[in-house]
Amino acid sequence: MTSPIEPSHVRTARASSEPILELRNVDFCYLAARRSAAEVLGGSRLHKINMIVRRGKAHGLIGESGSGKSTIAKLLLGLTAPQSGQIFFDGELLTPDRLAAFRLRVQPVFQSPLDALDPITPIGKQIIAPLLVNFNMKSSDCQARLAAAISAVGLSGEILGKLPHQISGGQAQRVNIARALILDPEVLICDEPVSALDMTVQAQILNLLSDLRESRGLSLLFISHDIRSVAYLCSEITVLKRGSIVESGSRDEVLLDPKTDYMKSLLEAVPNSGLGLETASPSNPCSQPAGRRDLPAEGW
Ligand SMILES: Nc1ncnc2c1ncn2[C@@H]1O[C@H](COP(=O)(O)OP(=O)(O)OP(=O)(O)O)[C@@H](O)[C@H]1O
Repeated sequence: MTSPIEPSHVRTARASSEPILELRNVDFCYLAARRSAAEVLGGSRLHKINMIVRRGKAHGLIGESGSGKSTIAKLLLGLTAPQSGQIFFDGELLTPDRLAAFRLRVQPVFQSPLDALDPITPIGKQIIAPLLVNFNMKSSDCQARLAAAISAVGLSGEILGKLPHQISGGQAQRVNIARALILDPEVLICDEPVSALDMTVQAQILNLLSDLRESRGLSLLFISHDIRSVAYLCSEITVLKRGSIVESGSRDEVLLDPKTDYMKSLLEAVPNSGLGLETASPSNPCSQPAGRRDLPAEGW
């Protein structure tokens, strides 16, 4: 049985840069957490969020802890609904009847790769689980897609019979990405996908995400506290502060010409005071984490 999803090679041929995911005037607050108006205003509310993730592009979302980044990720994964405003996917309003199909096309990658895996199920079974659950496929019919998914993330077949405690954090994050890719999604929502990894592995996963974006036409929402990672991967950036967008634009606009004191202070807090925007090279380790390739030319 084959899935009804449009294959990625067809999608890459379609025009890129058009909006694939869009939040329009979205308001959200955690009602259960709302003990007083002051607390809502103090941070657990998203206010009039307008944001576009474009087809085939990586969009960075940054902001201090508690500013609402993960809440936006939950909205964009269809895990929670806005109190007001609208979410559009591929040009269509996201309505409850479209949610099931939407969830196949937009997949998450979370922060703690080992926590995201079942400790007692072999890796191979975990990667194909979305096919078994969503398309009622037999395990034997998933093998070609399993092989393609692990190859896409740079893993070999040896890992398939292992349990999560037998693999490294970097391998575990590749497994999570393979599990997301097995459904051939159009968007990955990556919520701090490298922050639990050491620097060298961070660079490898960033390069992998960059390659997947390029080769499969994947769109990425990349949430991170690490502005250098965002500078490396993303062509557009949105900056959140206490539930409101304070800046958004191209990478150059936001990082080289910040308009707000808040964004300036985030940039000043970057270690080594360097984003490597003009000088990045593998031989300049201060400008980017070890192993990261030169910044892509696109958009510069
Ligand atoms: N399930 C929840 N119930 C109530 N309040 C919540 C819930 N999840 C998050 N919040 C609150 O909403 C606000 C935004 O949280 P969110 O996790 O979206 O921020 P964040 O920018 O992702 O933070 P971090 O960078 O620390 O992960 C915070 O004040 C948080 O305490």
